[in-house]
Amino acid sequence: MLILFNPAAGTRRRRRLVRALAALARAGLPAEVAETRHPGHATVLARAAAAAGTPLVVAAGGDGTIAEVAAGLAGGASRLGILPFGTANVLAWELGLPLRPDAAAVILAEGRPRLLRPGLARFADGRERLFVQMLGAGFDAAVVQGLDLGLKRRLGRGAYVLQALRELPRYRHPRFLAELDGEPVEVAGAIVSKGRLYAGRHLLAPMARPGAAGFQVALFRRGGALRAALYGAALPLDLLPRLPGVELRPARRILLRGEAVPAQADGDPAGTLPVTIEDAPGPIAVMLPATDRAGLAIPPP
Ligand SMILES: Nc1ncnc2c1ncn2[C@@H]1O[C@H](COP(=O)(O)OP(=O)(O)OP(=O)(O)O)[C@@H](O)[C@H]1O
Repeated sequence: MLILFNPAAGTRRRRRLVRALAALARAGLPAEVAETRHPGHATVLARAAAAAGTPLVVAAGGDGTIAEVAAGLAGGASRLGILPFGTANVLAWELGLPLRPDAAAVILAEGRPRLLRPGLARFADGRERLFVQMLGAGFDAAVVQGLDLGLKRRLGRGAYVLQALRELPRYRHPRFLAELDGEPVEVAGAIVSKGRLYAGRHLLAPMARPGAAGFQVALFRRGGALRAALYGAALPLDLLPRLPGVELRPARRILLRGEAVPAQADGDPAGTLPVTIEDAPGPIAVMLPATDRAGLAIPPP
């Protein structure tokens, strides 16, 4: 087993790593640890580990780290493990993974592989980016892009709230086009989601399933600071999907296009529109608790 540890993710991550390693040692599972040195490094390390036949490659970090490791494992036989040491850890909540490091380590030792279906975003400049939970365009991406990493490290999820308040008066809420399987809709924001949850464990897309093909797309038909504030207040109450002006639609292929509209993928900055989103070419086997609550398929033997 190789653990790819992102030293820039989440808070108290080194303490969490020590606890996870101790739990793995107790379970009799030897683990090698490699630290990521820069964004994208986890993909390079994971690809090399998969090529060398490492059976389990573990992302120790948040959703961004998991996505990078998954990108490196795509198409290979290695399984993905998760030690959720990030800030929001949306995928861990989605999949019912424990956040306690020792409990998460036990899943690596005793869990079962299940098939996760990531999304793949293709940008106009040729960049491709795999994502495991969601890709957002509009106000939420402006918040992610403006976030100071030091602040995120100190305040954790509170940093997103603070940054949203800063962004409210200055973001211009440009409208853009979301084409869902060829059908255009004008929106002020869109979140293309693989899972039900958003920004931690808050409900965004109740019909989404991370093991299924396709996406649920949350469309924000109207923009403006007041409306963005209302959506932000509704999110922790799990009321966002029910608010007027918020529509949820299923789609397999999504094109988002507009002028200077920011994008974020799995909570990390992802440039600007246009972007085309489809399922990644193949599923990835991820280690989950033996009693999987997310309903993911079992990989073929
Ligand atoms: N050594 C490094 N220095 C700076 N950034 C790094 C380093 N290694 C990886 N990264 C980048 O850090 C980004 C943030 O990590 P990640 O998303 O895992 O943590 P997080 O944002 O704290 O958690 P979450 O996404 O769950 O809120 C990753 O997208 C990755 O590209």
